[in-house]
Amino acid sequence: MATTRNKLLTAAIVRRAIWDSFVKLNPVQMMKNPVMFVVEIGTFIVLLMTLIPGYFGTEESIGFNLTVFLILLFTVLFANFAEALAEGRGKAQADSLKQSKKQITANKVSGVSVKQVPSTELRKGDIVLVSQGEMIPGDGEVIEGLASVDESAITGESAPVIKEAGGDFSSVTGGTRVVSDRITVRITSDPGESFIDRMIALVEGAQRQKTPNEIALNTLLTTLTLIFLIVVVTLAPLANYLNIELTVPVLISLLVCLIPTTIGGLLSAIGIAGMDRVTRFNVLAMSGKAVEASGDIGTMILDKTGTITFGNRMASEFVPVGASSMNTVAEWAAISSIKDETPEGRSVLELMKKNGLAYDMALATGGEFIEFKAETRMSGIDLPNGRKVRKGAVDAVKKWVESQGGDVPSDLEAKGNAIARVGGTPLAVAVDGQVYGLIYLKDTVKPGMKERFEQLRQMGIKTIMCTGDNPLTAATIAREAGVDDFIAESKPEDKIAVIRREQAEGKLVAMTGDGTNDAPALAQADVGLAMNSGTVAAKEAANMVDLDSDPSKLIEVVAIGKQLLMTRGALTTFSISNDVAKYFAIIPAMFTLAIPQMEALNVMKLGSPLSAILSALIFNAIIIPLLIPLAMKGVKYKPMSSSKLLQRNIFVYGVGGIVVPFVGIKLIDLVVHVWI
Ligand SMILES: Nc1ncnc2c1ncn2[C@@H]1O[C@H](COP(=O)(O)OP(=O)(O)OP(=O)(O)O)[C@@H](O)[C@H]1O
Ligand SMILES: [K+]
Ligand SMILES: [Mg+2]
Repeated sequence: MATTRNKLLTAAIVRRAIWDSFVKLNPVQMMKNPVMFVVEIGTFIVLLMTLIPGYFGTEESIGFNLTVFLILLFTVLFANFAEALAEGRGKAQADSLKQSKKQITANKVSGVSVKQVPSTELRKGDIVLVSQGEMIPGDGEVIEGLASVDESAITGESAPVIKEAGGDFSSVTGGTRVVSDRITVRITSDPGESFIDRMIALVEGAQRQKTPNEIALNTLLTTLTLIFLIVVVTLAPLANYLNIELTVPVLISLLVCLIPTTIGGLLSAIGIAGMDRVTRFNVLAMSGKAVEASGDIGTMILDKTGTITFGNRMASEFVPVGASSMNTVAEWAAISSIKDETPEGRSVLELMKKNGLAYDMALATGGEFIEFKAETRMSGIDLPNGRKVRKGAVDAVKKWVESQGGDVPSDLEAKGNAIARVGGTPLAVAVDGQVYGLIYLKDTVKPGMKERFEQLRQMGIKTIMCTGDNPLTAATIAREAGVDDFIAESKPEDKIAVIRREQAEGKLVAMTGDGTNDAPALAQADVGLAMNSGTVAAKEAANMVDLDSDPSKLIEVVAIGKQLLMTRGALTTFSISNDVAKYFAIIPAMFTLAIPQMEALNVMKLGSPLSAILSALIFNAIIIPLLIPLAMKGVKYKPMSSSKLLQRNIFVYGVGGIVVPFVGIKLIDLVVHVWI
């Protein structure tokens, strides 16, 4: 994947697309696109009239008919080419992904022994050992150990990432390689359902379904086609009655010029290219619907730690309260963290080491570890001697101490607030009924956040930071980062509540997350972007996965979604106004053909009626490949409100759609007129 990702188009992709343009002529496939299917039927009729003129037409117009046939054929081929080209990159990616899906041998743990089995025999729940240099045989979760893993096969990123048991960095992907140490992995997917399998199906477009927006637009285009078909069919007897002879190829030309072939030919390419743009950004969208929804997002929910801040929240200071000393706080902080595998917990022990502080490890032997939970916002240990040690959010610890009948030192709040006011996270340390002091966890806001949130505001998107942290820290970080709103001390279910509240106001909501805690909210959001580094639960609940695990990428995903919607809107506007313009070239020409006195209608001063028809038809065909780059790259997007954007685009593409064909048809006519 890494090799093909950077190149937009290769000669191989173009060659394959040309071949596929012919394969796609198969009527069974064409039927999915009613506008182009009508063109294909027209092409076939004109072909019959050219091949068997004695039966279907007249000998004299054979040259004209042949020309019409060729232009129509190319119209269909161009539309097929647009779609094939858009699919091409995904197919190339799928090929290189399939190569990384080689059969490998896994070290499966069964009871006390380890057996070598082919990776294809692994099932959900199996336990495998993976050592340095070995390929991870399937998707899973690290249940023991820590290793650095080269994930370039799926992410294209060569720097190894750390995977470890417990916490939010435990998921591993089959086909990636352990570069150091050894891990024990519990397999989480059955054969054929792995992440790489899903990724192949996605980029290949095998599962591509039309989005609700696409279906609606398709219905509109089909209706327009049907209306014009009725108009043209009723035109024939009318003309006959008036003694105007209109041949079938002329009527078919008229029909093809009037129906929305431009957007009909480019519609699916626009959708595929939008998904591809997201993939190129290293984000896997599980559906086109997810990409589209991101273009209409009204509210974005972000968490603080790790999204807005760097998230490697490190203990940087021990602060005693009441009559306690720095050493006492430090010691209890360390004991509460002995088995705390979170980055925060480990950073406490690191700070001890750095400051040369000692603690009695033996005290904890045989104790019962109390794991950190977002619900309790505390972690700690129940010692064998009956003492309970806790650290956690100040208000949580305060409540806990009070419930033990203890007292809270009067300076706890002020000292905690001082840490929070500068954006730090204070953790209170307590044993039974006594609070000893605080741990100052430091974190920093990522650079450039303010500018990015400003951009979002210009797009009309409201940002809400949801954090488990206290209101003061939250307010400081929110101000520093420039988010619109924040919710502090939020538990996982609060995130769902916020999402539901915004959705009830009719807004589409996006959120990022990586933890198992985030999974329900990721599922509830219209756009849920999970981090690839995150847990399996989060990735399964989300409808997008960021392979680079950069939560702030949600901002770019929104821009890509908007670009997709805008491109579709712009090209639809362009296509329909285009067809109106063609009307002016082709209708006068048709009537002049029968009644030469009607030459006055020839406002465009085209060479002859026949050259006018052919020129309009040629323009109608070549506008499709000319617009392929725009369909694939998307129209330029500058952050501004949706209504302003809509006005601007209607103007540019609506007026452009009328002017361009006049100029184009006139120029083509200058050439065509010479030939006939
Ligand atoms: N290992 C830990 N032990 C004890 N308390 C902790 C630990 N980690 C975090 N806390 C406390 O629990 C609170 C909630 O943590 P949680 O991870 O739910 O949210 P957060 O990381 O602060 O915010 P965000 O939702 O933005 O990531 C933290 O603000 C902190 O006070
Ligand atoms: K058309
Ligand atoms: Mg967190």
